[in-house]
Amino acid sequence: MIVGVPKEVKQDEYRVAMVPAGVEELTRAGHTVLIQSGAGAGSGISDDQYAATGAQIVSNDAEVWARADLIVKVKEPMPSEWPHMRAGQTVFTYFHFAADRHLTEAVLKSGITAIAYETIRDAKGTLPLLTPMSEVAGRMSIQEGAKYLERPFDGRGILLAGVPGVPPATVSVIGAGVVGANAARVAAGLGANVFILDVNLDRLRYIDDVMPQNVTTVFSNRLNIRECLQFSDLVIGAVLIPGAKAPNLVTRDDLKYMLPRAVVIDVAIDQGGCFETSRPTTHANPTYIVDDIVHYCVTNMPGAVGRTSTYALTNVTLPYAMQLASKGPERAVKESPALLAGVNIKAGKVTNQAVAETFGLECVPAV
Ligand SMILES: NC(=O)C1=CN([C@@H]2O[C@H](COP(=O)(O)OP(=O)(O)OC[C@H]3O[C@@H](n4cnc5c(N)ncnc54)[C@H](O)[C@@H]3O)[C@@H](O)[C@H]2O)C=CC1
Ligand SMILES: CC(=O)C(=O)O
Repeated sequence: MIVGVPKEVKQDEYRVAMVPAGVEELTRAGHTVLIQSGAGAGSGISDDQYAATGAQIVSNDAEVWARADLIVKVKEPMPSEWPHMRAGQTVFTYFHFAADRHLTEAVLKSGITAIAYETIRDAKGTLPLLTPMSEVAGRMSIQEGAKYLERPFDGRGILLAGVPGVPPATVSVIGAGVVGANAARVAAGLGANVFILDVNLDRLRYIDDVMPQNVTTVFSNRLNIRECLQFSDLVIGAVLIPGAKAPNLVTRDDLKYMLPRAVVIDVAIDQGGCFETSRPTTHANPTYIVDDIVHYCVTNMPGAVGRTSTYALTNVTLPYAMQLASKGPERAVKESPALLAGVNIKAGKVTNQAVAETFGLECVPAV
C-alpha cells in the first residue's frame, strides 16, 4: 500500500505523523511511504533521516494526497487540504468533527473513510490515541496558565507556588480524566491548592488515592463548579464525552463569580470547549479577554512541543497504521473493534453516533 505523510498545515503545528522508525517498519513490510519534504522539520527530523529508512521524499502535498491510498496526519484536514481528499482514500488523523460542521460537510462530500484518532477505543475502554496528547496538554495547561497569570500577559499577577508568608494560587480542574489528572499533578507539584471535579465517582476515588494532599476531589455539578469558580485563580477545562461536542459547564453569566483577571485554559476546545465564552485560538495569538477573564483556547496545544509530542503520538499510532496498511482499511476495521470505533465517516455517511447526533444526521454502521 502507498502511505502518505503530508506536512501539517495548521498554524504553529510542529508535529509530524510518522518518525523514521515508523517508515522503517512500513517499508520493511513492503509498503511505500511518501513523506512531504520538510514534514519533520518542526520536530527536528530531516528529509535525509526519512530517506535513510526507505521513505520517498515528495516535494509537495498535492502529490502526497494524489498518490497515497492511506494518508496519516496529525491534525484535521485544513480547508486548503479539502480539495485533495478523494473517494476511496482513508485518512487517519485527529478530526474532532463535533466541533466543526464545515469540516464534517467537506469530509462527507469527499467520500473518504475518516478514522479519527480521538475515538479509537481499546479493550480496556480507554482512548489510546488521545491519551499521550492529553498527557502533554494536561501538563502544559499549568505551564501556560502560570504564564498567563502573570500581569504582563493580562493575568492577576499571581505566582502559582506562592512564597513563604503569601499563599499559593488556587487551581480548579473540571474533568478528572487524562488531561485533568496531569494538570492536577503538575499544579500540585508547584504547590498550588488544587480542586478537581468529575461526575465519575470511581475516577474521583482513584484521584483521591493517588494525588498529594493539596488536591481535593469535588463532585461535578452546577453548584460546585460555580463555587470553585469564585476562589480560583486558574481554571482548566478538561471534560470529554467521546465524539460529542463538549458540554457547556460554565456560562457567560458564571464569569461574574470569578476573580478579576483569573485565567481559563479550555483544553476541551478541540471538542468545542466547556466554557460558553470559549472560541478556538492559536499559539500565535492564544488568549483573549471576556468580562475581565483571560481565556486560552488553543486547539493544538501539543503542537508547540513538537519533538516530545511527535514521538509520544507516533508510539501509539504506528501499530494501527501498520494494521491499516497491511490488511487494507476494510479488513483491518472488520477485525479490530478499536479501529472500528475510530471510523467516524465512510463514503459520505456518518458512522459515529455522537457525531451524527451533534449534527442531526443519520448514523449508519461502518461495516
Ligand atoms: N486543546 C488541545 O490541544 C488538546 C485537547 N484535548 C482534549 O481534552 C479533552 C479531555 O481529554 P481527556 O482528558 O483525554 O479525556 P478523558 O476521557 O480522559 O477525561 C474526560 C473526563 O471528563 C469527565 N466528565 C464528563 N462530563 C463531565 C462533567 N459534566 N463534569 C466534570 N467532568 C466530566 C469524564 O468523566 C472524564 O473523566 C478532550 O476534548 C480532548 O480532545 C486533548 C489533548 C490536546
Ligand atoms: C488531541 C488533539 O487534537 C491534539 O493533540 O492536537
